[in-house]
Amino acid sequence: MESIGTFGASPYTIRDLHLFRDTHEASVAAALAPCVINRVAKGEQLRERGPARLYIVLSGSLAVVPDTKAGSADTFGTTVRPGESVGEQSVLDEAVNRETMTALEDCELLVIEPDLVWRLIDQSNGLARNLLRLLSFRIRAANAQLRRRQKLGEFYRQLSLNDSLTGLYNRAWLDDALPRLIARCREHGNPLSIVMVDLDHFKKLNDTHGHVAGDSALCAAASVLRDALRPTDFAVRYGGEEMMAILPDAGAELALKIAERLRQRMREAVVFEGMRLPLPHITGSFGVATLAPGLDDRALIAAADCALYRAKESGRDRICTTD
Ligand SMILES: Nc1nc2c(ncn2[C@@H]2O[C@H](COP(=O)(O)OP(=O)(O)OP(=O)(O)O)[C@@H](O)[C@H]2O)c(=O)[nH]1
Repeated sequence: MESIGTFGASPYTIRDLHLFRDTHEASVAAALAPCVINRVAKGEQLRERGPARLYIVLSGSLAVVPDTKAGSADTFGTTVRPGESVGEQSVLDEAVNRETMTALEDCELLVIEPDLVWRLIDQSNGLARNLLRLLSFRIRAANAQLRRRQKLGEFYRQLSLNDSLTGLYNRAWLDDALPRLIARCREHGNPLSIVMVDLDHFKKLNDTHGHVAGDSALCAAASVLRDALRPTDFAVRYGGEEMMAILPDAGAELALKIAERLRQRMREAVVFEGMRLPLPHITGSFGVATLAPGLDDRALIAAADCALYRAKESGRDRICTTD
């Protein structure tokens, strides 16, 4: 960066500077006349030393990236073009300007020291109004960006908690949610049951009809769970062909009824491979466990798994409970 003269000796006029629109040109021009103009080569970074200063781009353009360490909402930054300014906020709150400013092409920058900015604000209502408008615009833009990021963050959070094939909740969701659901039921003295489901002879289905057909069968089983449960229940893909229904407020008797409903509907589900021929019907084996004193989420799952194992052992397409 090199100094190439002053504003007063340059061909630029007050009308070229957005911040000074509708101000008293002659007095502003006189005040800005001694201000230095710096030339910044393409790719060069501006480094602030000492108190923050106001820069106005006279020619070229500047990429401004906020301080990412400060948790700024806008890490992509903005491009500052001729007539536009940068650094006004740091001047106003007397903070060090931590933005990274890089010349996107050869630039000429007008540098205004903070003392002069304050003096001009005192003198000119027009400048104060323009500054307020600019800051208000920046706040709105930052808020809009923040909202976009929050939405995006929520979208990715949802994505990370759902199984991409079936759309059911995944294991990560379960690990987080089940302990909390258990705690809530305990707090209110309500029961909670889980039903573990494992599709029968699924390897054979895959081997005979292919993995695409296997995937369709998994989606059909997931739909059975989703459609048969109450809105307050949860359906989870626990692992490969293993799924789980979480039934808050359901005791052992009700859970058994729900498991029976799921078993029936699983048998009735029609699986299509790519909308062509229907595949053989699927069945599932079910293990039901109900929360008991001293059981945590892991122990509850282990109990349901144990019951499921017995359902498999005793012939599949059936339900076993923990007792
Ligand atoms: N198509 C498909 N297959 C999967 C997926 N995840 C797991 N599998 C398959 O599921 C099959 C599970 O096989 P096994 O654990 O032997 O169980 P099974 O054949 O269902 O036998 P039983 O459970 O004893 O009735 C394996 O062949 C896995 O490859 C998946 O996302 N898509």
